[in-house]
Amino acid sequence: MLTRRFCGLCSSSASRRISARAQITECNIDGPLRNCVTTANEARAVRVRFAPSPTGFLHLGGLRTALYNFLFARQHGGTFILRLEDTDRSRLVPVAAQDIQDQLEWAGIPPDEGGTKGGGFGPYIQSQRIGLYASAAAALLESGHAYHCFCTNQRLELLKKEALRSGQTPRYDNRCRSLHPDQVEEKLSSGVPSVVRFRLSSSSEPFEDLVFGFTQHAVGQVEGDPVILKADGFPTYHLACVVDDWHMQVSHVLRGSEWLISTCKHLQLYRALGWTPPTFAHLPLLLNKDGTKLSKRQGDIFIQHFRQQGALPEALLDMVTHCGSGFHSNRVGRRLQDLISEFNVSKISSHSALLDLDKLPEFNRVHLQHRLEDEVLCRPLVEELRDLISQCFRDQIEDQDLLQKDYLHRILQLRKGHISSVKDLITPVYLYLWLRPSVSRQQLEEMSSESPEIISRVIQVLQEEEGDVYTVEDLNDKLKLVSKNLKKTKYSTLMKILRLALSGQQQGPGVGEIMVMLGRREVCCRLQKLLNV
Ligand SMILES: Nc1ncnc2c1ncn2[C@@H]1O[C@H](COP(=O)(O)OP(=O)(O)OP(=O)(O)O)[C@@H](O)[C@H]1O
Repeated sequence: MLTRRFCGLCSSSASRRISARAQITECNIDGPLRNCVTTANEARAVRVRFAPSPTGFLHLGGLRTALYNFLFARQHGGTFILRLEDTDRSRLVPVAAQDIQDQLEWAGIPPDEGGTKGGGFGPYIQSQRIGLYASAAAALLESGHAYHCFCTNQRLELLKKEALRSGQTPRYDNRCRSLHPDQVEEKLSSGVPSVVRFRLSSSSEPFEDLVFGFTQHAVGQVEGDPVILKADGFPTYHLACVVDDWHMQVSHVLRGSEWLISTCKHLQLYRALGWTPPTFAHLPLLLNKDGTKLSKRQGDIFIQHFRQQGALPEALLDMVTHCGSGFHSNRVGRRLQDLISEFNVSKISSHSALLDLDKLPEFNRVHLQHRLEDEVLCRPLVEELRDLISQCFRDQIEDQDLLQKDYLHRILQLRKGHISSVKDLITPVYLYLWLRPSVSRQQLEEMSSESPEIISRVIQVLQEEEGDVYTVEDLNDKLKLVSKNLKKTKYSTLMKILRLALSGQQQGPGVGEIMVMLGRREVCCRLQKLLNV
């Protein structure tokens, strides 16, 4: 078995010859061009494509495959293409094409070519490229590599049933291969419906996959000849992807590993058409916890679903790469730039990975913190919070100052590292930040008869210290001093009284933090109200 692996940029036979002459048994696949024996001139321009079918919305599995293509293109100064494979007309979902483009934009990995971007190799939608597939099929018919098949669905069903009954894998028996040209002509001219099938060779077509290494599969020995052009004139995936990858000058095909076996078929097509194939890298799949492949039939893994829930794009990208491979090390908090610089095709393992969605809040928390620490990125979060608060509590807010940017900014800064999403701040535990709690004086007196005195003293301390910096440490020191002068109330009880008075809750952030978040004026106002009732 051949174990030598190439970086994928020197996989042409010319550069392999150079490798052999230089007695290099393995090129350094740890890095981009500079580490490879291939010189810049010999290397092909890197062109990769993400080619989803618009039969459903973009999901996390598709996003990861798109991301790996994007990272590979960015690392090698290449082009990232989006091509929509809409040849399965029966499964088309009308808004899916738009959704795929929107979600890639939102995730920060928009295509350089394709979709609304356009480019010099378009159209980038397969249904608009029918002529190219028809001429490729015609060329294959002409050279004898393909043939018309007139078998009815009924016959194919029967073949399938018989195979299953005898415990065999169903396969087409290649019957129409042996039709005489006159018979073919006669059927075609009398309008008998037909498809075009590719004549599989019984030999295997070995290739070096950048992830799976040396691969070969004598597909012709186990499968019947595949349909390449359907009766409606649309191509099947096999023909369409080969034709498009060649016409679009795709240098590297990075796609899900479910296509690994089909690649042997595709290589036979390349050979029959006289075209040089691209380099292949089959990517491990993202799996659900039950081991099934993430699929468009599951609504809860769509990107738009996470987006609506408040997920940050960088958190999703970080998470889908974290539960996979392709990096020297795994750490939470990688941003797109880090992913680009740390990505390494040779580190992609061939094992599929389980997606653990329970980890998303943690990824989001870390990336939200990054954004909050950046002045520019923090601004829209303040706006988002203001909109949320206005929508949820507009009529109930007693103090409109709570909608001021300074206040919202302070809350976000003090809660960063604790919240996973801005939306967390409108959950009941943070209600006190926007609405004054309804706490009675009696509730406080049940905790300590000294409650009124405590509240007066705290108000006094806060008013005396008008000019001081209002920090958690400072406040804690002052509250300790207040407690020292009390006869019946311990420091811990004093804190409980203040927590209840200010937030209406028995648990939550530290009392000092609550006071800093609310601000001196609001704290005094809430405490004063309790003395007045
Ligand atoms: N779970 C997954 N993990 C990694 N890559 C995936 C996953 N699902 C799809 N892909 C890859 O994303 C690309 C686009 O996939 P496609 O649009 O065909 O979605 P799909 O989910 O495979 O579709 P369906 O399951 O509906 O046939 C392909 O290269 C495919 O291999």
